[in-house]
Amino acid sequence: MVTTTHTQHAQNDQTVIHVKGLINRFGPVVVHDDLDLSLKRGEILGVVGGSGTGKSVLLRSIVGLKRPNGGTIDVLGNRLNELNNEQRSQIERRFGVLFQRGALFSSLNLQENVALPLIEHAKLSRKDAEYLARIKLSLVGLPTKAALQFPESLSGGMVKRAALARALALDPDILFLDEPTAGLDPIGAAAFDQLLVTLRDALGFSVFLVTHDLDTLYATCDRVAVLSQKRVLVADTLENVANTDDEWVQAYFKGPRGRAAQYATNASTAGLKE
Ligand SMILES: Nc1ncnc2c1ncn2[C@@H]1O[C@H](COP(=O)(O)OP(=O)(O)OP(=O)(O)O)[C@@H](O)[C@H]1O
Repeated sequence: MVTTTHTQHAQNDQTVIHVKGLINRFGPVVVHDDLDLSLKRGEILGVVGGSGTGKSVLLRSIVGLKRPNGGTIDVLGNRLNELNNEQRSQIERRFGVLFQRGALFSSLNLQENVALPLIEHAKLSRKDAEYLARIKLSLVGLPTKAALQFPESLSGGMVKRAALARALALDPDILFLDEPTAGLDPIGAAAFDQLLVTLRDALGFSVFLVTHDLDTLYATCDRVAVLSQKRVLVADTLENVANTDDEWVQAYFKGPRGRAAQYATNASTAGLKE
């Protein structure tokens, strides 16, 4: 049985992920070299960086899909590389993961898609799992009738919501999102951002969010980590990160799109928007 509090690797109650000295390689290609990063309980951490800087590989290392070449990853007080398979799968059950192309099963309707992890991991009967699945689907704002619809008949925004419902099926402690608003129109993306913050506030999970979407960063993130040169260049509040003296950071945050996203946030905060 995995204990998730007070093991020798617990950093403190406020840290749910602690990555230290991470090394990842693919053959001769070094992706991460001595990378450190923490995720605090209840926060939404945005992970940004240029294309190919290793954001997805970092996510995959933490959720157990890529074995690191070095360093340590402590999750919920457990050092991942010291766990046996049973302990590891117990920890992984406390994750909800929404991949960029983490499509739903096209042959299953939405309620069957969301019920699947409840049947597989929580060992619920199909009837109970589908009942709970319908609750999860309404939690993410989908209408009741959507439960019996198939993914191909839905808009991109509805599919993302359903995928989020599936990621939330087992009431995760940590939600991992890889480009959740990619492919959504700006209104759909903004609605998804709002939903994420509302659910985090209500349910209290922590979020590891890989994104390129500046609007999402401004709308949702408590802190932002910038990946650059194989490690985390800076992890701090948006304001502090945006003022970091780095070429990529300046181009990203102070370019036209960054300024527009910041303006929209300021306007929203000042009550100038609805
Ligand atoms: N399975 C793999 N085999 C070989 N190389 C890989 C593999 N997965 C990732 N890489 C390499 O690792 C590097 C980091 O990839 P990753 O997908 O994490 O980047 P990213 O920061 O998420 O990029 P993007 O923003 O474009 O999605 C890239 O050079 C990529 O080619």
